[in-house]
Amino acid sequence: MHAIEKLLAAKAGVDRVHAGQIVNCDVDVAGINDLYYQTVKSFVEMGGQRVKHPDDVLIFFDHYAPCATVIQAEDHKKFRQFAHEQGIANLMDVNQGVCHQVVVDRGLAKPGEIVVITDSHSTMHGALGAFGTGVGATDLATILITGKLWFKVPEVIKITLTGHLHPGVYAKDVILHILGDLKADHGIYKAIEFAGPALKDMTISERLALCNMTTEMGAATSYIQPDDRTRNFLKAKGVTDYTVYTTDEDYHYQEEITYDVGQIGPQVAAPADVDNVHDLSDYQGVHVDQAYIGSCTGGRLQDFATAAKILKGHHIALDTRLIIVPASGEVTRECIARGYIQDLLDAGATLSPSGCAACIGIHQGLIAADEVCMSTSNRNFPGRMGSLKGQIYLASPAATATAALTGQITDPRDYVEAE
Ligand SMILES: CC(C)[C@H](C(=O)O)[C@@H](O)C(=O)O
Ligand code: SF4
Repeated sequence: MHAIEKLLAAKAGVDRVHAGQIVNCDVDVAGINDLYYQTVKSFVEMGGQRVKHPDDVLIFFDHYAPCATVIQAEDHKKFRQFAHEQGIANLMDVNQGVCHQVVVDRGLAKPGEIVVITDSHSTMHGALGAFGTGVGATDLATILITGKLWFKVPEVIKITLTGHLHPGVYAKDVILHILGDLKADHGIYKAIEFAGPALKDMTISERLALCNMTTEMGAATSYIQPDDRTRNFLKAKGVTDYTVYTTDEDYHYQEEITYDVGQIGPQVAAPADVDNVHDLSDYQGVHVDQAYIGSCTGGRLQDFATAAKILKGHHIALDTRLIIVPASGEVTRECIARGYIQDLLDAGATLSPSGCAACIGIHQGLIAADEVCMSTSNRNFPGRMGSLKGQIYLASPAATATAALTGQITDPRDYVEAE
């Protein structure tokens, strides 16, 4: 069996499972974000009275936090009431940030556990050896009522990463390159596993970015075999109680693909599809109106460290704005403590409260028609960050910081190497 199959079998209380089988599993972490008040409505419609395991449930205020409209404020208010009535102590209020980052910050995504959130990028938690997947309101309400949910055991595609990343090239470039190559429908309801020597070199932050964007391939979940980096990351958070499963030698992958990351240069997903990926150099010189560093893909401490290094002591271009949105309150505080925010503010950045912000085009940094945004986030569909006629280029934090500096799409390697 694959490690994921062993995990699902254990949570279903059976010895063996196989791809395609439907299993009913105990869920360890169930998250509801603020765009999904429908979950509470479904809970009531389905006859729910008491939440079965309130301590396993988290409610996140992230897609519009703090609220920009009265309707949003009413939703938050109703969520607070529901949490109070049901004894849900883990209400992640407007000071917390993007659900996925908050889960990681709190050490709740861990090997061998099932993390289900009303959000497609829950695949990210596979970077820590968890089974993370996104669901809709009815499924989440089912978990609220029963503590369990059904899953179809996915087939697994193994992506082996060899070679070494060149300076100025990052995990984000790797996942963009893979998306461009395999295309957005390649992984529909599959698990995407990353393995190989290049992965060993990658930090947890980079692994999270890789797994996060498997959603853009349609993946149900993703997986990275926990190793010393995983253990050390969790240990630093005081988390030691988890189970690491390993894949049997004779497990049959649905597909095995290898990429030499040393062959990959800076990439962009050009408008308006995540798999419209090209070498960044093909777009060199395109004017950038807004650079956006944030989201559950590209708003972590390491991303701001990279951006601050490039921009420290410089100023962003005259006709370009730089919006910085650390993915969580914890990331914000750590960035402040390390001086990254100061460096970026000195360089002319605008700091927004932690949350989804302009990544989903609801508030805090929307773009106008014909404006170009370069973003560290994960989706560039028309209208995703504001006007339907806006143009979004997805790239690494280094490429995005470099674009803010020069006002145009620019190869970050010239700036990273010059440090
Ligand atoms: C709103 C939410 C359900 C959605 C998702 O599922 O991913 C959002 O976070 C996004 O990134 O588009
Ligand atoms: S930061 Fe963006 S991608 Fe991540 S959960 Fe929020 S809206 Fe979705």
